[in-house]
Amino acid sequence: MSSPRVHLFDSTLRDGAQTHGVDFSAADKAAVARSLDSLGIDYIEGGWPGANPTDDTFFANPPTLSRARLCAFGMTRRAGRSADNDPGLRALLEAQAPVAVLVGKSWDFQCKVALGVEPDENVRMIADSIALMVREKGEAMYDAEHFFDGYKANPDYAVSCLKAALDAGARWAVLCDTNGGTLPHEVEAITAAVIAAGVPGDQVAIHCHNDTDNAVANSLAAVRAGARQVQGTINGLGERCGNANLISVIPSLTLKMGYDVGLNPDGLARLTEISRALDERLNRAPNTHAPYVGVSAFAHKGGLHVSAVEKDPRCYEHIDPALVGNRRQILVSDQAGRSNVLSRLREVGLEVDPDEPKVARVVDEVKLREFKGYAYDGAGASFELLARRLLHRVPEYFRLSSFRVIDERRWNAKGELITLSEATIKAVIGDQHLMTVAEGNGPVNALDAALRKVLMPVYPQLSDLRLVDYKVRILTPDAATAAITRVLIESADSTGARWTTVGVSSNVIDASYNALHDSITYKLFTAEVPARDAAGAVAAAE
Ligand SMILES: CC(=O)SCCNC(=O)CCNC(=O)[C@H](O)C(C)(C)COP(=O)(O)OP(=O)(O)OC[C@H]1O[C@@H](n2cnc3c(N)ncnc32)[C@H](O)[C@@H]1OP(=O)(O)O
Ligand SMILES: CC(=O)C(=O)O
Repeated sequence: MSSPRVHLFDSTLRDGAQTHGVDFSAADKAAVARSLDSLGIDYIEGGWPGANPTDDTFFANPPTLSRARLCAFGMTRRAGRSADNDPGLRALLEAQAPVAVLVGKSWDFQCKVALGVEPDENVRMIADSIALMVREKGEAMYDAEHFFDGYKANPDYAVSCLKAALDAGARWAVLCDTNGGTLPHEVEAITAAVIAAGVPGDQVAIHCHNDTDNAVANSLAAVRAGARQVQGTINGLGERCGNANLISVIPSLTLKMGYDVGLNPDGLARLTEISRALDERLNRAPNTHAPYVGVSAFAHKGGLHVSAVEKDPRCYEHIDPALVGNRRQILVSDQAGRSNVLSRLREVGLEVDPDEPKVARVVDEVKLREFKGYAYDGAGASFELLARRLLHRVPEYFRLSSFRVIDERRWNAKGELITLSEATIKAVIGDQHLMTVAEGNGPVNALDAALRKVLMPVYPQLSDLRLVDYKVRILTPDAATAAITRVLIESADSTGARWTTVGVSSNVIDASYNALHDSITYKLFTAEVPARDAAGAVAAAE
């Protein structure tokens, strides 16, 4: 028997554009629409033609979609006008989109307060506007705004709005939890009651907002009650707290509830990629704890968990991460046991006999250092260097004799107040003692510049090393300026590799140096560069 079909409606480009801090260009909209189409989404709501120049530009020349139906959003006609003479509806008719989505009131209180019209006139506004869109475009849906609040206040009126839209030819009646305050058991009961009142389930859609953190649960509850279209956005973008996150809705509907959502064969396995690509486009840091697709969604930290996951991942994973394009990660920290360490070492290609006594030393050393302030679950490169040093060896590419950093705040020749830093480094490479000085716009920048200046002639492999992120955390805030400081540095190079290192000290520059030292060592070690002397020859010890 084939699985029941639930249609997917994506509103990333319409309700998602109402997200605080999100601003799509017309080109962004076209690119996002294409990627949603490649996933196999049924409907893509592109925006509101007539509302702003971006949406007008988008709908004047929309991308060609292979499968999805492009929807243009608008509102029912204004009171006192005919649908044919309504400028808002005219803009929708002119938009290059085969489907119109019209928002209209379904709560009598909103008719009186927000629109200032009698409830009966609102029903006529819905019917006239939908009829026009069906006649001119072929397909229309009615977004029943505030449906659940309206149903609680006056169920007959709320249902009469849905029926007016369907009688006028709407393909879907969309039950909107506009204020996002409805809970899953209420959504399920009200959706079931609507269907029992004669609205066919295969014409009922659900549109939930996340104001009680239940938008996904509410969407699933409506499907349980018989709704056959789910609306949402990628990563839960949307007005206020956002909309139902389709990235969570889709695998829950397919993998847990057995519905067919019509995705292309590789669609499910592309969810992680699609989610992260949208964040990248919007310049937002991905939510590492996002269900299904977050970096931490299948990251195991507790020693008991890792020990069992090594035996069978089902012990602590609700699905195989690969099904949604994600992957498992084993973290090492003070919550770790031998299993975490062995697994992480295997991941970096270091096969160690499980009975090797040095493994226990690695576990103990990690726990001791984490007690002092290190954090290895976010600094995989520093962990790898630590473990390799304890188990085997890592070349000493250079030795620091000393560094000195001075800051100067002064007025420059243009009369501007500037602060410059200057770092002096004395290092030993092979048996040569070298010294260099470099300036930077801050002490760590100057230190980094001086280190590269002294090392690059001997290790040209460092030329593409970039520091891409720098985080400082004060670990003992009570000690004020004498606090312990943890620095995390994320580095990258031209191969696309990224790695994170950690340094800890009571002095922020010293902590930064430690993290920088690990970053440089990791880069040279993973590039299999041998330690050299200052003349560039491979050092004798190597
Ligand atoms: C629940 C939702 O998310 S609905 C989508 C919300 N999204 C947006 O509002 C984003 C795009 N919106 C816009 O660019 C603008 O609001 C526009 C262009 C649509 C309208 O702008 P304006 O004409 O300046 O009106 P404004 O936004 O101030 O007020 C909305 C008007 O629409 C009326 N209105 C609201 N809903 C409806 C409806 N369903 N049917 C008819 N009229 C409606 C309001 O009563 C109000 O009328 P008033 O000005 O006579 O009081
Ligand atoms: C239409 C819509 O976005 C809402 O009612 O929430």
